[in-house]
Amino acid sequence: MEIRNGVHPEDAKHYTTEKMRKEFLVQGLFQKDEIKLVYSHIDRIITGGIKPVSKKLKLEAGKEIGAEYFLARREMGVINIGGAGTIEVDGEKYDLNSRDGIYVGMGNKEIVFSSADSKKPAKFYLNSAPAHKKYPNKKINIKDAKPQEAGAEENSNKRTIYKYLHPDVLDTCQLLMGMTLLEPQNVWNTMPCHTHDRRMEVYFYFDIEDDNVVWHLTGEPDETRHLVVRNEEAVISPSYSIHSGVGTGNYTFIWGMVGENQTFSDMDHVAMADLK
Ligand SMILES: O=C[C@H](O)[C@@H](O)CC(=O)C(=O)O
Ligand SMILES: [Zn+2]
Repeated sequence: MEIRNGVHPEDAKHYTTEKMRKEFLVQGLFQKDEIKLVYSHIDRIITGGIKPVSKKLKLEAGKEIGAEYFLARREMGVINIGGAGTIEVDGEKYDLNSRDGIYVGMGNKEIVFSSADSKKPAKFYLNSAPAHKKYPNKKINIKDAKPQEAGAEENSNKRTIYKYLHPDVLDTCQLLMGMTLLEPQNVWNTMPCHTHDRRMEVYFYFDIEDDNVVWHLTGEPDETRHLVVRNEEAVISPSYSIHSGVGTGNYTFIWGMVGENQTFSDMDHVAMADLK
C-alpha cells in the first residue's frame, strides 16, 4: 500500500509540479491482476483500483492498517467502471456491471473480486474510510443513485451528479461517494467552485478519450494550482482545497468524501472574484 501524508496549505504553496504530482496525484490504479491501494493520512481515506483479469483477487488488510482484515474497522464503497464483474462478500455474490456500485460495511471479512470476461475485465474503483458501526451491504445501480442536475450549457458545465453513497440512498458511517456525468460538449465541473474544510475529497477521472487531459484545479481559493490528469487517475483533495476540473474533452468522475458531516450541500461557495 502506498502512503501519502497530509499537507499544510502554507507548505503546498511552494511545491513544484513534480512534488504536487507526488503528493496529490494517484496513477496506475488499474494493473492486470493487481489490487492497488493508496492510503492518505488526510482522514485516513484509502483509494484503490482492482482489475482482476486471469484470477480472483482478495482484499487484504496489510501492515499499514494493522487490523485482522481490511474492513475490521473500515467501510468501503466500490464502483465498477470496466466490464462486468463480481464481488463476493463473505460468500455472498454481488454482480456489478459497468457503473454499478456497492457499499460494504464494517465487519465483512472476505472480499473477493473477479471479472466475468478476461477480455473485458472489470475495473473496481474503491474508496474506504474508518468506521465505527456496521451498516448493511447494498448494491447500487445508477438508477438507485440520487441524481442532481447542475450547471448550464452556456457555462460548459451541464452535468448530473449521481449520489451513490448518500444518506438518501443508504446508511454509512462517514463515506459519501458518487459519480458525475458531464453532458456532451460540456467540459467543466464544479465551477463556480467551493471548499468544505470539514470534509476532504478524492476525485477519480475516467472516460477521458485519446490524448485528452483534465486540468484539475486545487489549492486554496486565492492560491490555486493545477494538476494535469490523464485517464483513470485520481487526485487527493485536502480539506482546504478547491476541487474543480476542466477537460480538453468530455470526461466522467467519481468523487469520494469523508469527514465531519454527510451534508452534501454544506459547501463554502467561492465567489468568482475571489479566485486567484
Ligand atoms: O462536495 C461535492 C463535490 O465536490 C462533488 O460532488 C461535486 C460534483 O460532483 C460536481 O459538482 O459535479
Ligand atoms: Zn466538494
